[in-house]
Amino acid sequence: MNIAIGEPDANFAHLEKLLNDAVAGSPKPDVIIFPEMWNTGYALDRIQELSDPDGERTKALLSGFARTHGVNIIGGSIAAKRGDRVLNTIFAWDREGNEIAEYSKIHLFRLMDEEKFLHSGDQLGRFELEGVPAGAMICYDIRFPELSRKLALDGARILFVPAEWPHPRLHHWRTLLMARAIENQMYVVSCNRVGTSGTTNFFGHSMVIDPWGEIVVEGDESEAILRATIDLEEVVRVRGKIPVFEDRRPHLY
Ligand SMILES: NC(=O)CCC(=O)C(=O)O
Repeated sequence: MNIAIGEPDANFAHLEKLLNDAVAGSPKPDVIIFPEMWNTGYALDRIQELSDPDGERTKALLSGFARTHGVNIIGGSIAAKRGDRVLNTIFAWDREGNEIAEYSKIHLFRLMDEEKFLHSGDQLGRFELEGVPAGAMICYDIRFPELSRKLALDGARILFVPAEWPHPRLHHWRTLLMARAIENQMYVVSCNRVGTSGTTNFFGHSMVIDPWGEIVVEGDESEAILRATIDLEEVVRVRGKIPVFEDRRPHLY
């Protein structure tokens, strides 16, 4: 998804169109994910006025969409206002439109000044999606392997990662996502924005990676709806083949 910086109305309209295109395609998706901070982009100097109070506008659109179309939604992340604080928050809904997760980005990214304008979350992104233990992290969070390992130890078999990750760090993005999938032997489902904000170019390359580290699908730098089918039994097979979780020796490190 491309994102119009500082224009929530345009982004809501654009997202709704993409969602309608996604459910019109075949096969009908079980889960939809989109990028980080899709409502505002990194309009941080105006984030107090632009952010969504308690995520209410986002919830009204996405809970209703999930229910109407019988689809689970990992709602990218949004700038969400809590009192006088703004957090970078993922909400998720099940097929009945029930909210099933809320996670606010723990690691704020100084290179994009997040820490000057946003508050960090203090809870992990653990949830269940139709009985499947899952985890959520946001963008810069993938540089902290302890976080995904903790989610994996807590049972996550699939990790969702919305992002706004720009050039020139494509190599980091691809390598870190693959490492998180391989080391934790779980699926990684990532969605990174495309397009330009000022002088910053976002490269997309959203990816679904399987627990063996193979890329199931990868986008390019253009806006697109990517589809992938995953087999969660693959997590069990890979963990059986190389029993990393049994071989850990955490008392030594
Ligand atoms: N929005 C982000 O957290 C960007 C993280 C990023 O670009 C990185 O290199 O890390």
